[in-house]
Amino acid sequence: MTHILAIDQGTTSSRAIIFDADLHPCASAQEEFPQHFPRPGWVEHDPRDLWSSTAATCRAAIEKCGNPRIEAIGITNQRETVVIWDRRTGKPVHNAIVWQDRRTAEFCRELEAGGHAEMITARTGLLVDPYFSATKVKWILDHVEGARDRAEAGDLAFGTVDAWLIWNLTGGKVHATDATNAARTMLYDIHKGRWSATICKLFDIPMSMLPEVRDCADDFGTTRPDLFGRPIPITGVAGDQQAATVGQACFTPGMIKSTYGTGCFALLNTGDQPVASTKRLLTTIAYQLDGKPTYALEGSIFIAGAVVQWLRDGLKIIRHAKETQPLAERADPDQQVILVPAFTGLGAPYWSPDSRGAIFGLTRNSGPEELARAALESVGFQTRDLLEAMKADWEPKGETALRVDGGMSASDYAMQFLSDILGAPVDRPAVLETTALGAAWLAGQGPGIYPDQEGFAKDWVLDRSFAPDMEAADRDARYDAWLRAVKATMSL
Ligand SMILES: Nc1ncnc2c1ncn2[C@@H]1O[C@H](COP(=O)(O)OP(=O)(O)O)[C@@H](O)[C@H]1O
Ligand SMILES: O=P(O)(O)OC[C@H](O)CO
Repeated sequence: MTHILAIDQGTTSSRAIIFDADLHPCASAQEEFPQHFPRPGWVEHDPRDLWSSTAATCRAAIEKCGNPRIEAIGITNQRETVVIWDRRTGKPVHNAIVWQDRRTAEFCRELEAGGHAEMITARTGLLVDPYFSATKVKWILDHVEGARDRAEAGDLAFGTVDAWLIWNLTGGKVHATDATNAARTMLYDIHKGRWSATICKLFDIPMSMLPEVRDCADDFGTTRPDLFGRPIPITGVAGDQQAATVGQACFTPGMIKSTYGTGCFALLNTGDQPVASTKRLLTTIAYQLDGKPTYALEGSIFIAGAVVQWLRDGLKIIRHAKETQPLAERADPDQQVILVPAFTGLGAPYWSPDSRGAIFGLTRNSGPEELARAALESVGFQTRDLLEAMKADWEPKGETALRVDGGMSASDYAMQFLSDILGAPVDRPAVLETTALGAAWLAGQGPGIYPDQEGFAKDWVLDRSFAPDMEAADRDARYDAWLRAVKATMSL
């Protein structure tokens, strides 16, 4: 029977999931790898860990599945993270600088002060922020001895994690990325569909370092024969949030998905037109098929499930994430405790890197129950912020439900509150591994193993739909209180 291997290389772990011909997951393996924090605000991965954990989980998943015939591989990955390696030896010249890393914040402020932000946003759809790859590439070229000379001589290659994995999977034969990952580098012109020479020049980044940009369903070469017993074609690639958009079958303009992992990333399909945001959302590529990009507006929240981890590891008031549900249900309905989880600043639409978290409305009776409820609710409030911003940029036509996925979407309490505070339905699919599902579908639909877009969209299976159950006046008053809490947090 035909199988597809999906690689999901994330920020804290690498995962491999094997899907059968009906797109059902049949085996998976996961491996965490070390996080390096050399200085406050710096986050690095060893690129060799990213590769070895990926190769190990692929082998483990294949074995668990009974060594099936793998027809194709799909790759999805943490986005923006930068790897630079030597083309001859395949050795990285520095640790990978991770998307969360803030070391280039000062340089970003200089770019803004120098009046470059508008030009960069117009071409890339992104805001000037250390989050994206470009300033991290420049940092490595500026700080690793001899790196810029070697890059100029054509000896070094840059890639986001997908490109680094493709290079290793193909034994150094292919240096390529896909349009969705390219769109997160802040070096790619999303309108013209090519690397921007102007921005590369501004950052002093030699264009010979850059990977070739391909569609999400395309030929990315075949794996080294010794890796998995025989060469396997790599036929699908997308950044993880874009792969989740595909896995949620958000193929029609106006459809939105929101993924609740450590952070939360909401993407609204805007069709073949890139929409410039007036509310500090990002304009990005949702997927690119047959040379045609489909665009999206994206809102990124840095802390979603991580607030639950904080209850567990910081406050130690729960031992497992799912304990938040019974706790929140016991919270006193008369207390209005609001938690603004700005632990690492606030993302969209505020982009306030220096804000820190705050709790409002505490009384002598406030305890773990009220904090657990406030933590789950904070994710709903933040999502409403994103959707309000999206509404300002995009006229919704009719009502479409928000499709949710990711680990935290398992929380019925959080999803019900989300629906209540949005005043809109929230749909949770049967398969919560939508990121890997999207990568598998991208890899399998080109070779004709999986149905086309329409067929795949029809097969999307609902697990549960949450309908709003809150009075409009109550909803407005609660959201108003949240907005005041955020404002107060930002002025602290
Ligand atoms: N039942 C639950 N209730 C609330 N939060 C949950 C629940 N299950 C998982 N989470 C949260 O979801 C996150 C894990 O989701 P996952 O999609 O695996 O994230 P990532 O890919 O970013 O590591 C964790 O932050 C965890 O706290
Ligand atoms: O690896 P994740 O799931 O935390 O996702 C990271 C995002 O791609 C960052 O933009």
